[in-house]
Amino acid sequence: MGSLLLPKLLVVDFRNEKLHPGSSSWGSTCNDIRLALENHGCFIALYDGVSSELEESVFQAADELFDLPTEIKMKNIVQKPYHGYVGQIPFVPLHEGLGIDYATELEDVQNFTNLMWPKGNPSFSEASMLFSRAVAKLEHMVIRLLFESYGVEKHSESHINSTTYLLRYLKYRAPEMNETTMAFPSHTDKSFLTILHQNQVSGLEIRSRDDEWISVEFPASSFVVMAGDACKAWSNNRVLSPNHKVTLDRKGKEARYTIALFSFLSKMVKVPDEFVDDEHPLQFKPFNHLDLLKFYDSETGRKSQNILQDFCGV
Ligand SMILES: O=C(O)CCC(=O)C(=O)O
Ligand SMILES: [Fe+2]
Repeated sequence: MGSLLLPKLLVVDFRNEKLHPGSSSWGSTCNDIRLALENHGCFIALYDGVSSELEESVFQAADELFDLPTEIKMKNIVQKPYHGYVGQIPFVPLHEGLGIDYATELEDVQNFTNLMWPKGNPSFSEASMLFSRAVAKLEHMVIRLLFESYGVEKHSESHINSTTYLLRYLKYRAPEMNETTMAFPSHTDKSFLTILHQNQVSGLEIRSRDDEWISVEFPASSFVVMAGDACKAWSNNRVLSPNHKVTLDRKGKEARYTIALFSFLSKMVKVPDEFVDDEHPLQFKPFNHLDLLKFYDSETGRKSQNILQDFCGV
């Protein structure tokens, strides 16, 4: 059995490399993943491509990063919107985040590390890059499964070859008495896919198609795979890019850490011809992925209630 349907979110077992094209569970998992992404916009992946040692190193790396003085962290300035340092925001007081663009590339990771630690921090670079590469492998597998499920597998290799990865270290400190428990406001991701890994502190909630908020409990060594707006557009509106938010427990004492890998396309995001017919007219024009982020960063984009429709709707 490759997957089982829990009452709320689908859990897919990617462990032991059991799941590969041609394996007995591949076909059924294709189907399950498509349904999960269409119905909830996300599922939980059990994945052992990140060893327990690497997991420990990456959370250690997160601790070291957030312990740096704010003025150092603020040097994480990236031209692309929402890629660099976020923090010190009065209405989101619990949250802080930093981002490494092209996180599967050694040189880009080292540049980030040298900015934060001018004397170097090789263990930080190594943990960040190995984690990004391992999670990117999971992303590739999800892309292959999803594309095959829609019968567009011929596009999966060129898609994977045009994907870049943003690694974000995210921290939510425990709320103090009388402080808000809203740690990250409701939003949809602008990525193609997002893969989240958290420490032992839960808090992620996802809004289902029928507007029910689902609290996500990640089992140990699990990852949440979530569709972003670019995937929704690519699928001609079949996949849901769910609204989600982070709410912390008022009584919680520990900080929540999330390590998130966001995938972006360096080629145009375009609905495959296979998705368009008389019953399913084209809903979105092809677009440059970075332009979607820029639009979201504009006043019109931020106010939009339906960002894809307003940005690239036919
Ligand atoms: O911390 C989390 O679980 C969610 C983070 C998130 O939604 C984001 O960074 O876009
Ligand atoms: Fe998000």
